[in-house]
Amino acid sequence: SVPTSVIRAREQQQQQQQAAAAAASAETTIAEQPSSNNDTCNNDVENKPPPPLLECGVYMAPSTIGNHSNLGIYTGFALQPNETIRFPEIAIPLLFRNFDQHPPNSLGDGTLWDRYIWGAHVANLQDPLDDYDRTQERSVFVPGVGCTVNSMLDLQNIQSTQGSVYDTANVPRNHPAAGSFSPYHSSKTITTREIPIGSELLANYGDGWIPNIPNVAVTLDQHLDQADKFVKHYEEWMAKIVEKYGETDKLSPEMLEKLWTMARGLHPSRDFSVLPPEMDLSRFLSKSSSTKDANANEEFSSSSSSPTREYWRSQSIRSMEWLQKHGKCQDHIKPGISTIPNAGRGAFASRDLPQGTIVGYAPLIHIGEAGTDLLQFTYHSSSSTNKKQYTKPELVINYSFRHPNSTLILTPYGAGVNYINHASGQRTPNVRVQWPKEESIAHKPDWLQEKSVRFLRDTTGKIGLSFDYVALRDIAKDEELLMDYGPEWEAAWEAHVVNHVPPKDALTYVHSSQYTGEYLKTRNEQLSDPYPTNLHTLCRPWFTQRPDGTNVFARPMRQDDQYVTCEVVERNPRDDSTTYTVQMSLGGGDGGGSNTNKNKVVVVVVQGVPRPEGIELFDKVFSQDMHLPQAFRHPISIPNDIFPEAWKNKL
Ligand SMILES: C[S@@+](CC[C@H](N)C(=O)[O-])C[C@H]1O[C@@H](n2cnc3c(N)ncnc32)[C@H](O)[C@@H]1O
Repeated sequence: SVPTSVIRAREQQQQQQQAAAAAASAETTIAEQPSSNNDTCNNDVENKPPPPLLECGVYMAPSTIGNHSNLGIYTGFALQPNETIRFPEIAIPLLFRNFDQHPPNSLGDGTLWDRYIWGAHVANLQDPLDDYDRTQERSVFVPGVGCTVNSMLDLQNIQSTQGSVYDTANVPRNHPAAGSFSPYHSSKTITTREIPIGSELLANYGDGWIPNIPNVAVTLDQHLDQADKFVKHYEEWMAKIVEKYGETDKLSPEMLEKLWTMARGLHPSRDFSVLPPEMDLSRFLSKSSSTKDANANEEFSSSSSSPTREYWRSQSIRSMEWLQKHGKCQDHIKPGISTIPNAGRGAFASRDLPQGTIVGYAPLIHIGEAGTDLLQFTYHSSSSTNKKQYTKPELVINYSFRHPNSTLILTPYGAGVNYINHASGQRTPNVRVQWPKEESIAHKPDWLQEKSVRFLRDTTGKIGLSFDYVALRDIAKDEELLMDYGPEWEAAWEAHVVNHVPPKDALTYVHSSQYTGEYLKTRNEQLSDPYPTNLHTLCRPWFTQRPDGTNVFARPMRQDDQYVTCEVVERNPRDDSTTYTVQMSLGGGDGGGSNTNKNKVVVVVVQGVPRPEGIELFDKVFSQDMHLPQAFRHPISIPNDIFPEAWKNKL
């Protein structure tokens, strides 16, 4: 529940927003009427007057921390600490690559993906590379804030991608839809401090990689401190000049600006790239000229203890007018269970969305030619035998776009858009994708007209294509948004439903999150009453010996995701808790901490009901629905009427 103070603050903001919207709307009508059709898109929405500006709580817009960062996420409301940003997001597991390792088989094509990937642990995916060696971490794709947010040290105001919830939206394992969508959702972004309206939302995901990016201000703490020292020296020097010559009109704001630019130029090294490009030095001016200058630059004052940090902080807040002009709304769409039976989750209108509204916006991660190889995953029977079982496309392909006559694959990362389900025929679509009309930091119209798939293959460092998702008619609040995935998708889906053969374990399978057994079973109990075949127990291999010679799990438990196979050999119920005796084999992985422990069987005693820490019931690797050989895979079709001829590189 939201405190009343927040509601009141929001009411005030709404009034501010409406006033700003009215102002910006007037501006839009005069200055930004969509120009004549300059792409191949042609639909009914095209020639209608622009829809009214709507309220918006989350914007995607160019980042304040520099062009290298591409886009950022901003709040359209002032936020209190510990609020959840609208709306929690989907998390799509990526099998094709381990975290931090771009697959070598693409020769660079698809490297763009490297920027939009998290380690699987952030979304709490219970899907390791194999049971025992978790030093190699899988990746996860979290579109929306999770993908867009930039990181900047102590300007952090949110924590994004906070775990996720597993559930398959009641689609049973024997249904043709099982495994065709991600079961991980509700990945939250939480505010860590009070955030003023218009602020860029910034995380802190460790900035060690920043010095490796060309042309980027290096924002590590040490560089900010160093820049502060420089600013302080400069101010002392200025103070001396003023002391010597007295307040004088000769020192004009323009001259101060030039002097500062010159001083900055004395330190061209990247270590000084965080020096503020402009500084308020108005206090060094005579009274008459300082008033003007102070008003012009009141948001940044160098009297703070860290002028450099204060400068960057002041840069991270934008006006509502700026956001409405340069931003694309990201909270017109909220997730929910689809109205289409067994289609998983869907996208719903969070407010009334008049015809022509851009209900969603998504930059597109492109793979030019290597997509079919790159997004293909081979399942092996076990890490020890490594026998190839089957190969199938990644789940993320179901969320990606393709044209039947092209190798190009485009994956959208806007908030909520990945939840939009398919409709055609009687259930008519109310949304379609089109190329944005204006050039922006993440959309280059010349890519549509002059560039080839080969160019896209070789352009691995930046996004240059985006989709606007446009309302084809008025959509009421809470209505499900649907788009036409195209005839290829529909034919593939229909064939899949007709030919589907349910998996053999469909009736015995229980995902660990749905397992209701109160206690963990002993080895003997399992002989007559086994767990479902997809479940097994794994233990943390960290323990200490007590004076009486028994082992107990070490506290605090190390959170390094190492596990070994283990079994409960004994369970003793007591009044207040239960004692488990667990036998683990340290030979299964690198557990136990030292090589001398390898292959040693250790008995650990642990207390706790019903699932004591240290021993956990896990799904076996690749047992979830999405890994079923028969799980549906097919990309969404890019409508032919917007697909450039030059990109058709395939018959
Ligand atoms: C882009 S995702 C849409 C979001 C998805 N429903 C989810 O829960 O994440 C595409 C997948 O949604 C499902 N889907 C979408 N439209 C559908 C429809 N009309 N009928 C059945 N399944 C549908 C299919 O599993 C498809 O592969």
